[in-house]
Amino acid sequence: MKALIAVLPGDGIGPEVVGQGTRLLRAVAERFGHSFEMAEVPMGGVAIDLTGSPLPAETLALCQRSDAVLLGAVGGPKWDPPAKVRPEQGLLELRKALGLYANLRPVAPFPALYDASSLKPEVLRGVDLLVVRELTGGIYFGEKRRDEHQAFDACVYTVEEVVRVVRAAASLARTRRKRLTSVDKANVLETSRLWRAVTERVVREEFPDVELKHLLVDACAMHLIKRPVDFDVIVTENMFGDILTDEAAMLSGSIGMLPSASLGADRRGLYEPIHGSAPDIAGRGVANPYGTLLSVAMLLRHSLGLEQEARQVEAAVAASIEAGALTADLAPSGTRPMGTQEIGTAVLARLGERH
Ligand SMILES: NC(=O)C1=CN([C@@H]2O[C@H](COP(=O)(O)OP(=O)(O)OC[C@H]3O[C@@H](n4cnc5c(N)ncnc54)[C@H](O)[C@@H]3O)[C@@H](O)[C@H]2O)C=CC1
Ligand SMILES: CC(C)CC(=O)C(=O)O
Ligand SMILES: [Mg+2]
Repeated sequence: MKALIAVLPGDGIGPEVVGQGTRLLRAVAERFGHSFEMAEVPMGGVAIDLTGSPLPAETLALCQRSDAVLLGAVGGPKWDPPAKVRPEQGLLELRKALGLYANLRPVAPFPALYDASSLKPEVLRGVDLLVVRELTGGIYFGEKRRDEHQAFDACVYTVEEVVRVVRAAASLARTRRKRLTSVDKANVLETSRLWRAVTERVVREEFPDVELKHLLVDACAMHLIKRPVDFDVIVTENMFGDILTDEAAMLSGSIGMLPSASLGADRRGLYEPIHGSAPDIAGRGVANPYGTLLSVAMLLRHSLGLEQEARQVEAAVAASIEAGALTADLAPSGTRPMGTQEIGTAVLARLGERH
């Protein structure tokens, strides 16, 4: 098949991990007979430096006419406050402009990495959960104000915004173990009370075969560590999903492991690891690229409809991890950690093998 893929490396370790992602996409195209055109454009801090805007018009236009977007990460100390324009704002605008309201973040720890997690193997065994994070509403997108005395961030959700993400999450639960946990703070927040009521109604009326439970976000943070195997699909609002998935990443041993797919009404999606630009390790070639490589698998599956190729990528990643191809964030002490590029090579070597 032919596809146009917009590539937005961004800042910090973004270019390092995305470099392995595009290498993998080229290998998939070659081995499985596809034609992927990849167009790289500036986004985030590098785009501010080049154009004054974190999301230049040409970058957005390319994303809008692409079949999929692959992104690294944006941000870094160079653009931290008091800078007026922030790289992260460009990412929020991109998600909004593309209508990507459902952010899928799967967490399925690899057995070979149980030792890299601080949790016990018996807690991790069998964990396979999916967080569906609402991505274009809530406090990140509400009105913001600040003067010398106070600051204000509004959290707003409409019924329609809740309905569409709950439908997406419940539909996904249907393809899995049919268990949905909705996470909110309905004991305190009005937006959460709306969220809970709408979720109840949508699931009861449209997904009677899906079992729905509600959890308060603080308790959910605890249960994710105590009994992660009990979760199937979690649906939650923007900020709660952002925070809970950084926590859940530690089940897999490192934040560098988790991929994500941001989806909307059509097939075009944005794919990125869940981590940030990691300025503390940027430029050293040591960043873990697995979250990006697994995001490539999600891109192949959700935007290009290439399920077999997606599985091949996931199998190649699993085989590499099994063989001990690990970066410094995961490698056991006393073993030599591999660099970002070496991991990419290890995965390519296993692509297309019978697994
Ligand atoms: N989607 C995006 O573009 C995101 C951007 N950010 C931005 O990134 C910048 C740094 O944010 P932090 O809070 O430090 O979060 P971060 O996720 O960049 O880093 C947190 C810690 O995890 C480590 N880490 C992250 N990714 C890794 C990888 N692939 N391999 C090995 N170690 C990895 C880092 O070295 C650091 O110690 C900030 O400007 C923030 O706004 C943060 C989260 C998401
Ligand atoms: C700009 C931020 C909301 C990025 C982030 O932390 C995320 O999407 O995980
Ligand atoms: Mg985050």
